[in-house]
Formats: sequence, structure tokens, C-alpha cells
Amino acid sequence: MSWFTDVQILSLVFLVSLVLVGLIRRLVAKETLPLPPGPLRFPIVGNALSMDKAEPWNTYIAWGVKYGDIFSIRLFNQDVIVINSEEIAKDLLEKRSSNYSDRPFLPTLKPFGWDLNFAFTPYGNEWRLARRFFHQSFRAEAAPNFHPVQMRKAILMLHALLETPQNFVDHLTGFSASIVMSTTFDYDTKPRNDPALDILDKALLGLRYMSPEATVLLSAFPFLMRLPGWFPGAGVSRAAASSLKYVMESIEKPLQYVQKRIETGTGEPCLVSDLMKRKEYQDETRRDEVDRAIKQASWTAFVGGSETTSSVLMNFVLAMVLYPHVQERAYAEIKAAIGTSRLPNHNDRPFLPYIEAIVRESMRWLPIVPLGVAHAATNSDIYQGYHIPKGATVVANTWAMTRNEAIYAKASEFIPERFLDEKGQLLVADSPSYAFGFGRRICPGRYVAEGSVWACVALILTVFEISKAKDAHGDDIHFVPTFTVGLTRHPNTFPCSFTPRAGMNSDRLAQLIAESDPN
Ligand code: HEM
Repeated sequence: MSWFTDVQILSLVFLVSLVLVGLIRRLVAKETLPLPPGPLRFPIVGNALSMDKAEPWNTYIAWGVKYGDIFSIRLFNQDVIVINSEEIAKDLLEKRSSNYSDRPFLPTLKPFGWDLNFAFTPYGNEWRLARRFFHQSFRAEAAPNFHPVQMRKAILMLHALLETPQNFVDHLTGFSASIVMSTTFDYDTKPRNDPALDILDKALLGLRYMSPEATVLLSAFPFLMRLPGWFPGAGVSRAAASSLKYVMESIEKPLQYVQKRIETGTGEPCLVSDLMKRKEYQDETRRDEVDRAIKQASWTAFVGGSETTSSVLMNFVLAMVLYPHVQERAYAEIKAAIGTSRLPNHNDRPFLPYIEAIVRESMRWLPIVPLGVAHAATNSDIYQGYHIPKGATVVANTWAMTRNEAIYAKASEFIPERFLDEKGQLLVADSPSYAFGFGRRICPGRYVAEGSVWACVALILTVFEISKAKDAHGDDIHFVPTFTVGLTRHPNTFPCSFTPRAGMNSDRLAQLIAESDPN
């Protein structure tokens, strides 16, 4: 007896044909649809030579005005889709995140040792495991666990600022790194010349080679990466060799430190010790995979947590120098909400909306990752009638989003009031989340980052007035801010003065600390 009747077989064939025809049509349509519009491409180089090398986001804004909020360019052999609006970024990177969570290939990644940073790992199982390990310590619900260490380190930073205010950059970077070192490795950094941070500083030099814009030439001519160090023009391969050495050192040494403390039973819980005690780590068959994921989770926390937080804090200090009136309103709010007999802590956060607005504006005003971290399309796609090719690099231009005058009037100015209503209350619950990226790749360190920035901003505003530094004649030193170049951006050091508020000195600070809740 036959299982199917002829009619059923015919219907099945018909259905399968329909699906196949549909698929072929879609494929053909995708291939024949145009790419998003964009500037004229030159042979071989495409648009690579038409961009502002130091600040490509400005070129992207100018092209966006001409071609729209989504446009395409070509950098040598790479299609790049640039998005200048938050709405389109959300449409693609969030609503279609299963297709837009990959990372573009960077020829520098492995040679520089940066493949152990899971922020650049391709979308897949390796990335999933490292992100899951990271998430267990840094997820939103765990953020309050960081409050005591954030306050402790912020208070140490106040002492350091009282002692040597001229070294404020060191104190801000030291504060940011010490929080991550403590929570990731249970390691207390030294106030000066900490060996772990010194090595990290050297390893971080490789970060400037980790963006599609910075590596266009190397993607097109990979042999440049393989030139021997002595060869003229082999700067990149020399930089790669040095980066690899420091990256490996900055990964291995802290892990050995934790391992030793576990063996001697002396350590406090931290991300790495928790991970090393997991069942997966004990499973010999998975040891290599889990070992690598621990390295990725901890090194990415180390890297992601140090430079980012301190960059936002540098923006904050610069804003206080250039917009001094903001401090008066902030201090008045602190005095009115909690008085002058103790320091603010995270429990006061809901009652200090202006401080919150300053934190948000410090992230928006000069975004520290102006082009985010580039995503890549896993498969080809159609959006607004345009073809987005498989493998295309997708860049969300955060800088452009912060400069949207329809949302942020006088966008290039530092105006915390833009986040408040006429009664001084916060307009929306969240900060501009696009500063932390999009979709499945959104920054998983954002909760701890916001808590650290908040602690530092609130405490500095309570204890100090920040102003322009004075020259020998007592006149203000004027300066034009300059900024670092690379994937992340923050002000280079600038002259400024931290003056303790009336009656503030080490004794008074000690008294305030004694009266304060450590959380
Ligand atoms: C205010 C400070 C920070 C800003 C503005 C920031 C911003 C970003 C951005 C834009 C991305 C790329 C997101 C995307 O691909 O769409 C990112 C990724 C990431 N950030 Fe942050 N970040 C900050 C602080 C931190 C901190 C403190 C940590 C660690 C404790 C951290 C860890 C990471 C990690 C692990 C990734 C990679 C995520 C992935 O690829 O799956 N970040 N961050």
C-alpha cells in the first residue's frame, strides 16, 4: 500500500517549488537591489582616502547629510554600511540582532593578541561562553555588589586629589582600574606605579589598531602584517610583536595571582576565583575551552573597565572647567538633599537628579567610543529597499546620534539640564543607552560603569571646585582641548585646578568619611 496518494505528492511538490521559487526570488532581489546610496567610490581604495583619518565620524556626518541616515561606503575590499540615526541602528542591530551581532574581520586582532578580548570575537559559541562568564559578575542585578568597592576607591581618589591635584589624570585612571582589578582579580592596586597597571597601559597601545577604519590598508594588503621587524615600514608588525608580549603578560600574571590565592585559601571572592571554582573548569574534557573563556572574560573586563570609565571622568572634569556654573547647582543639590556632614553614597542617587543629569551629559557630550565597536552582517539582508551584503561591516555612528539637534538643542555644549523637566526631575529613566552600543553586543559592563562614574562625580563635586589653572600672574590658563585618536576618545591632559571647598582638608574629609555609609 502506498503511503501517499498522487494528489498529496503533487501538492507537496507544488509547495516545495513555491518555497524554492520564493527563496530564489529573494536571493535574486537581494543581489539586484542597490546598496544604500553613498559617495563616489574610487578604484581600488574606494572611499578610504576621502575620510578624516583622526575623526572619521565627522566625515560620516557630512556624508549622512548628503545620502541619508543609512549610507554605504567601500574601504578597499570591504563594504561598510554606516548608520547615523539611533532609530535605524535599533531597527538593524537590535530588532534583527540575530543577523547583526558578528564582528568584522580585523587583520590586527590575532597578531596583536587582541583575539583574547571577546569584544572582538566573532558571533558564535566562543563569544557566547566568554560573555556568559562575564555577565555573571557584571549583570544589572549584581551592580549593587560593587557599591562598597566603588565608594572605597572613590574615597581613596579624593585623598589622592587632596595630596597631588596636579596628577588628576593618574588618580582618575587609577580609580577606574582599581575597581575592575578588585572585582575581577581581588587585587588591590598600588596608588602609584602598580606593575599590573603598567603592563596593561602598554597592552592598551594596541587598541588603536582595532577598528575597520584603522586597519583598511592592512585588510587590503595583509602581507604588511608579515613584514619582518627590521624591514623599513614594518612599524605595524613591530607594534604587533610588542602588543602580543604585553597582552599575554597582562592576562597571565593576574590569573596566576588568583590561582595562588585560591591554593593558599587567602583570597576574597572575585570573578576569576568564582569561574575557577565552576564545575565546567573541573571538567578535564572542557578545560582548554573554559580556560580560554576565563582569560577572555577577565582580560576583557580588565581592558573594558579601565580606560572607558576614566575617559568619561576626563570628559566630566573638562566640562567642569569649561562650564563652571554647573558645579554650583550640583553642590546646592547635594547640600539640600543630604547636608554637609557626610559624603553622598549610592543610596542617595534617586534624590540627586542633577548629579544624574551630569553623569548622562558626560557620556553624551563627547562619546568615548564615537563609532561604537563595528558589527558585521552574518547574512545578506534587505532594509528600506536596500541590499545589505553578507559580511558587510556595520558602523553605528554614536557621535552623530549625540549631535542630533532635534533631540539635543546646542548639541555641542555641555548642558545637563537637557535631561531634566521644569521641576528638575529626570525626564526619562535611562541614560542615552546608544553610548553603550546595541543589541546582543551591547556593553555588558554598563551597570558597573555607571555606578563608578556616579560615585566619582558625586564625591568630587562634594569636596572640590574644579576651575582653570592659573599662571604665575594669577591669570586663567586658557587652552584648546586635544583628544586621543583611536577606537576610544578622551581629552589629553589639560591644565586645571582642584580646590577643596571651604573648610575641606584631610581631617575634615576623614570626619566626613566617618559619618558616611560605606555603600
Ligand atoms: C562609560 C563607560 C563605557 C562605555 C561608554 C562603553 C561602551 C561600549 C560600547 C560602545 C561597546 C560596543 C557595543 C556594541 O558592539 O554594540 C562596548 C562593549 C563592551 N564593553 Fe563597554 N563601555 C563602558 C564601560 C565598560 C566597562 C566598565 C566594562 C567592564 C567592566 C565594559 C565591558 C565591555 C565588554 C566586555 C564589551 C564587549 C561586548 C561584546 O562584544 O559582547 N565596558 N562598551
